[in-house]
Formats: sequence, C-alpha cells, structure tokens
Amino acid sequence: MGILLGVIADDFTGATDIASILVREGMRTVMSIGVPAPAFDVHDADAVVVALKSRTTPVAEAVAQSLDALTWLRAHGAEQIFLKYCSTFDSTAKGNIGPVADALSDALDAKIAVVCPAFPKNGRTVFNGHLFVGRQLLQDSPMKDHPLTPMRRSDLVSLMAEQSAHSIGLVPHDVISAGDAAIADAFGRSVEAGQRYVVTDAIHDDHLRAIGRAVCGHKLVTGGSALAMGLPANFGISPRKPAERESTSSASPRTAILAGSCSAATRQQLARATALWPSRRIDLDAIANKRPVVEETLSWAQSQPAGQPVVIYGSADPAEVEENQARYGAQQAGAMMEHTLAAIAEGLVANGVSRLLVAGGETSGAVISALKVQGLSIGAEIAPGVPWTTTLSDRPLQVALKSGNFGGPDFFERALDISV
Ligand SMILES: Nc1ncnc2c1ncn2[C@@H]1O[C@H](COP(=O)(O)OP(=O)(O)OP(=O)(O)O)[C@@H](O)[C@H]1O
Ligand SMILES: O=C(O)[C@@H](O)C(=O)CO
Repeated sequence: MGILLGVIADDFTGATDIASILVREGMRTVMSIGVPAPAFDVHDADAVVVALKSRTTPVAEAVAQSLDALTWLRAHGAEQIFLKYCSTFDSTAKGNIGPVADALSDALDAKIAVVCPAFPKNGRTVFNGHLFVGRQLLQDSPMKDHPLTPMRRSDLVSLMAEQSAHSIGLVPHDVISAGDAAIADAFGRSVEAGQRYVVTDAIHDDHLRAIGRAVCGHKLVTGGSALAMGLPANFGISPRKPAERESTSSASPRTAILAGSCSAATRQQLARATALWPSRRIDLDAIANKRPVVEETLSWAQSQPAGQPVVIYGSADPAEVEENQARYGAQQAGAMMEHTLAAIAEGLVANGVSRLLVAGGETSGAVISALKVQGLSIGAEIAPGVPWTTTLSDRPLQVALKSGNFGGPDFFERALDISV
C-alpha cells in the first residue's frame, strides 16, 4: 500500500512543524531531507514530508525541486499533496509560493487549491484575507524586518496574485463559520469563476478543521502546518494521545544550541539562554575577514563543562542585520552566517555533541544538510510546531529545528526538560 498524504515543505523547520502535527493527528509520518534517495525507507508511513530548502532559492530552482518531490510522492502513492509554507507567508518579491503552487497544480491538474497560512496557536490568523501575527498585521509585525523575506504587506489575495499566473478568490470568515456546506459551495463558485486558488480566512482551529474537511479530495492543498490538522480524518485516521513528557536522565547528552534566526522570539529566547549557559557570539565581520571563526568556536566549545549546553549564535537585532546587509549584501550575509554555523555544527558533532537545537529555518537547512542527514523521525513536541526529532542514521542525533518565531521565552529550557 502506498502513502496517503505527500507534503512538500519549503524549509526544514516548517517540515518538522507539519510532521509533528500529522503525528499528533495520528498519521505515521516520516520526513525526508530533500527528495528521498532510492533507498529511503518509507516503512508503513501514511505521510511523507519532503523537506526542501526552497523558500529563498531562485524561482526556477524551487519549482524544479518541488516537481521532483511531487514525482517521488506520486510514485509512492500519495493521494493528496500539501504544499507547506510559512505561517507568515515568507516569500520574496518573485515567489516562491506562487510559482511552486502553479507548477504543482498544473502537474496535478488541480482545479482549485486553498491558500491558508493560519496557525492560531502561534498567533497567526487570517481575517478578510489579511494575515495577522498576534494583534498586528503581518506588515507591522517583526516580519517586516526579516533578513531574507521581509513581509511588508498583509493582503494574501494580492500577495498571491502577484506571484501566481492565476486568479485568486477569497472565502471570508462568515462563510467559513457557516460550516461545511457553505464552504463547499464557495469552493464550487470559485472553480466556476476560474479561480485556481482561494484564500480562506481562519481565526481558530475549528475553522481549520472545517477547511480541512472541505478540501477532502482536493489534489493540492497549500498552507501553514496547522491546516494539516484536519486532513488525517479525511483518510479515516484519528488523533493519538500526545507523547508523555518525561524529564531527561541526569546523564544528558552533550548539547549545543545554534541560532541564526534574528527573529524577535529567538532573540528573547537567546537572552535567557545566554544568561544561563556558556555562550559565544559569531561575528559576521570576522567571517568576512577570514578569521578562523569555526576553529576558534570549536575549541571554545571543547573547553566548556560537558554537563551544560553551549550556546552559539549569529543572531542580531534589525539595525545590525541592516548594517551587515548594506556591507555584504543580504544573500551573502545570510549565506556566510549559515555556512559558518553549519561548519560549527559538523565540528561539534565530530567532537561528541549528540543533541542539537537549531533556531531558524534557513539555518536549520544549512546545518542539517552539512550533517548529511537523510531523514528524521518525529518525537515529543516542545512547543506548538517544534518537535524533538531523531536523525535516521547509524549514529542518531537528537535534533530540534525551531522556526524563528516559535516558542515562548523559555523555549530552550523547556526543550532540555523534555525527552526526545
Ligand atoms: N548577524 C547577522 N547579520 C546578517 N544576517 C544574519 C545574521 N545572523 C543571522 N543572519 C541570517 O539571517 C537569516 C535568518 O534566517 P533563518 O531562516 O535562519 O531564521 P528565521 O527566518 O528567523 O527562521 P524561520 O525561517 O524558521 O522563520 C539566515 O540567513 C542567517 O544566516
Ligand atoms: O509555518 C511556520 O511558521 C514554520 O513552520 C516555518 O515555516 C518557519 O520557517
């Protein structure tokens, strides 16, 4: 028997985010880093999540990678495809959400697909087509200062219309609240009007579950991870009990926290972590000036007490990020920091670190790729959208990939209290 649901995620943290929701809702789920290799073991999975690093790559590359993932997922029986993007609709001026959705819907001959990044438990809601982060419109939230995908508008219909070749509709909250029949009618009208996509409002989880029921049978679904909570039921699968939370034993594995995310949430979490544990800041100028940053950081980490995590971060506030970007270019500044953190991760693992917490989607992509991880199994949830995972490899590592904006101020402390 093949898999039921195939997920194409545009970054690695987003992939673990949706995988943990599918697991919680009862789906046996495996996550592949990149398009699975021929030997990738699907076991008896109901869902496979393919984690790509396609959020900020050139459009053609993102489309090609996503189509490769689609080919693999369909060959393995996927009945429905979910394109997972960020709950803050992170995209560049050229995409990549629209062009990838267009390519997937063309390949699937999908007449309609919803667009719904809402994740109410993490404060992301869609109201009259506008995306909110907490009480702020997306464009007023800290996402306006994101180093790679600054989001300076909030109207999802026009954001999607700019990126896609197709016309876009909106199913507002009153229709969503009116229930399944009203939503199905609205979708039918959108198809008749020739709209390929419908942005759906969603303010709380019940809305997402209703939309989930309404997309039963859609070949393509697009959205944030929370929209996936309603999908397993369409395949006759019901939720499982959440994994038990236990304290880790006193013999904790050697642990490192690596942060490249510059989000307000990560910087707040780092403020606490650096007050608790040995920490070291990575300076972008030092990297640019070819100082031996990786070697120096590794030897510093080796000299720290083994029983405590080490905290290594490049994260900076918006003013400093802006200065760095003016000096080196946004892409180059990001790439220099990502490569450096990835090389540090490789060295740490070689030196015996076996538990890694990584903050930031691009950063996680760089770290996990450098460690040549091929897949992850999903464990206990630390915070909504952030599970512990174990690498599928001969020497398994415990890894948590935290989306920049996820988790409360005590995220890192909580994570270390929860067993994988
Ligand atoms: N001091 C710095 N100056 C400039 N860029 C930086 C600096 N520190 C980190 N960066 C870059 O900022 C980017 C942060 O993106 P990343 O996806 O890792 O975090 P995020 O966007 O907060 O997380 P998510 O995508 O999960 O929301 C990375 O490319 C990182 O290398
Ligand atoms: O949807 C989210 O916010 C996250 O899963 C993510 O994609 C951040 O990179």
